[in-house]
Amino acid sequence: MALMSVEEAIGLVTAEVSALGTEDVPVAAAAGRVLARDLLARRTQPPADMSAMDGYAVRGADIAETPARLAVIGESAAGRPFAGPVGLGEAVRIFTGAVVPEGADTVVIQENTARDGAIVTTTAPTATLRNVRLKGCDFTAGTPGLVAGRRLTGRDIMLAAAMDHPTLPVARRPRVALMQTGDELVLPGQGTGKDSEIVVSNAFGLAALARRAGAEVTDLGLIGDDLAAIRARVAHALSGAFDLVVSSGGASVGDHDLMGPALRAEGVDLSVHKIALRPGKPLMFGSRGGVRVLGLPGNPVSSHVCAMVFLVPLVRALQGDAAPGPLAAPARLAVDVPANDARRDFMRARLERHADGSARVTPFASQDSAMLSVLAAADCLLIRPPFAPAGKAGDPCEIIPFDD
Ligand SMILES: Nc1nc2c(c(=O)[nH]1)N[C@H]1C(S)=C(S)[C@@H](COP(=O)(O)OP(=O)(O)OC[C@H]3O[C@@H](n4cnc5c(N)ncnc54)[C@H](O)[C@@H]3O)O[C@H]1N2
Ligand code: MOO
Repeated sequence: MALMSVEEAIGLVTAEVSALGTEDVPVAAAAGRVLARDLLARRTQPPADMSAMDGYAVRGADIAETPARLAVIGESAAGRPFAGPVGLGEAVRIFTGAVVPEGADTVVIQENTARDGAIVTTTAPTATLRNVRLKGCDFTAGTPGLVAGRRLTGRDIMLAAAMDHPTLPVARRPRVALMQTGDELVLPGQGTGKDSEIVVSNAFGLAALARRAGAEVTDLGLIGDDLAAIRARVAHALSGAFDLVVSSGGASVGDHDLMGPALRAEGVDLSVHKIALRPGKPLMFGSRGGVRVLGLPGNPVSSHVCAMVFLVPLVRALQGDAAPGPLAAPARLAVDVPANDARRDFMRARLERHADGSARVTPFASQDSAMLSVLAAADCLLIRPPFAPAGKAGDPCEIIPFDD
């Protein structure tokens, strides 16, 4: 079987994928969710010309000369505006966030004034319009503040709230089911101490990645290498309660690699690929009805790297995310690296800040696809493209940072 490129495989997995549906959530709960519709401002901000400082609201022309003596005729505080206009030779005591009264166009900060009873005298010049936030300088009613497909940050929901949205329309969370196969697998703390046992790890990482990408995750547990048992669990996973079924293990070509046969037997239109990627060559992808199925390799590091490359973008695409990733970032090599072969390499690596400010990346000496101690110690994946020539320390490169 010819190797499929990583780009082609990502295209295959995310092709014709769109958001599953929309729900309204309180703005306070919307960070991390994907915005389903463009969000228009429901008000103008600031709603009027507002003072940016504590001081005196004046007519700029009145204070062209310093000192200028003005009669203080009232006060404008945040939430308690001054009712009347400011006339020639007059000033209004004003505080930060207060409406600038009609007639005034400038705020003199109190540090640049001297107050004597009802008279205020300027002690330094202030340019006209200084210290005033003009009406609508942030946003105006009816203009789009946030665009559909955006994964909302804490900063975005601040803007949404200020635009007067108590709830936000977001993509519903994809419901993801996880399955792990292998006769050797036992849950943490539940082994009998036999050397042939392996304590499961994959689903913990897959669940963490999928949840961070916005999914609602259900772990359907361990399944032995038994076709009937795998088929029964697959049938349950495909029964309509989930949008995406993710398996780990049994994806390769061994006699006990039964996930593919079980998925096919349950009517999944499945394609099995060898991807030009390391770690994690075997990958299965298919669907039955509206339910998608992603079969990841069993080796723990491979399952995690493949999840970063395929599962996370798929979960994001299922929410209409305009940038489903995976998103690479620029860095520089901290050490020399050898030429690469045909498989795109995602090397477990560590980042350090170089004296010149650039991020310098060092791959770990061991890149075994079963070594979780190395995966946990890494803080990024160094991407080595297919057939990349040998690289020298200082050469530009690309990484995918771990953001969890
Ligand atoms: N003749 C060939 N053999 C293999 C090939 C190949 O192309 N030809 N590919 C290798 C590659 S690459 C990988 S990756 C593995 C993937 O195989 P499977 O997806 O079938 O995975 P398993 O055989 O079930 O398990 C592999 C390994 O990982 C451990 N494992 C499995 N599930 C879990 C889990 N949930 N938590 C922790 N560890 C798990 C399992 O015990 C095995 O040690 O195939 C190669 N072979
Ligand atoms: O997919 Mo494998 O990770 O090269 O062991």
